[in-house]
Amino acid sequence: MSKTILEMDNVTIRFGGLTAVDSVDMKIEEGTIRALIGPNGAGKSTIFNLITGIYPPSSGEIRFRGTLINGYKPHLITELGIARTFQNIRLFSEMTVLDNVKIGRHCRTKAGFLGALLRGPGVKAEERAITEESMEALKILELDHKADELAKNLPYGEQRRLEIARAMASNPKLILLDEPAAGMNPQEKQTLMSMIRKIQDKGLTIFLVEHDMKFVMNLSDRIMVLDYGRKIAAGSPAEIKSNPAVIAAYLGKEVG
Ligand SMILES: Nc1ncnc2c1ncn2[C@@H]1O[C@H](COP(=O)(O)OP(=O)(O)OP(=O)(O)O)[C@@H](O)[C@H]1O
Repeated sequence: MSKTILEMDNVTIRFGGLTAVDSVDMKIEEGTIRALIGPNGAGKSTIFNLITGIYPPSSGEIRFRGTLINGYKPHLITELGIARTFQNIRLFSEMTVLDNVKIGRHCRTKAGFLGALLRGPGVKAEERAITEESMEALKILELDHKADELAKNLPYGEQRRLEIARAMASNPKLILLDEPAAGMNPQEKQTLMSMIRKIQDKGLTIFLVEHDMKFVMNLSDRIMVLDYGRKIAAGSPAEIKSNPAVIAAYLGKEVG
């Protein structure tokens, strides 16, 4: 039987008078690819912010592998095994590709980020392990041959992949990707899709927000649709494509 990795139960968040996420229920099964779609302002990024501890929900429960994580601080949630990328690129452009990934890895080490900067004597063995694991993450995203280049010198599509490698380096069980294909050309999207499948093959669960319907329909096992903070549909790509509420939310535009 499939195991639930992430569960939202009746989750609501209000910002003043605005209910950005309204009574949302969701279950994601381990090892699957789930997409979250919806028009602009539907509450998609807010759901990611709730799961990663940026905001506590106003009400409802969020469980990760059975643990109630409501109100946990973001670094604790990372330690539990949830990593994310952001809509806009957040790389250290003057640092190397490898160092950008190592920063993602340090959040799980005893020495931590400060220790890594100070490079105390006890840090060396840990540092070596971090380099190896970071190179593994780069390999999955096919960026290992660019480890020593400065991040700013990578083409756009590779910079976005580097962000995923950095998220992978914290050794997550669940990875949240916020518009991973945004700004990519069709070839870059195709490459990204095969890499996300490779990440899934490693046993990870993927939850992504994406506006590119073709990308979402091709990649996802299941899709949840939000509109004005409410879940209006959930199902397989085929079910979502033909769902009247979804078509209406997209103002009659063809979905997929
Ligand atoms: N910190 C905040 N304070 C006040 N309102 C917020 C805050 N964060 C989000 N909102 C509001 O909540 C609603 C949902 O925003 P959110 O960014 O989650 O939408 P989205 O579906 O990710 O949109 P997009 O596709 O444009 O990124 C919007 O009306 C937004 O203005």
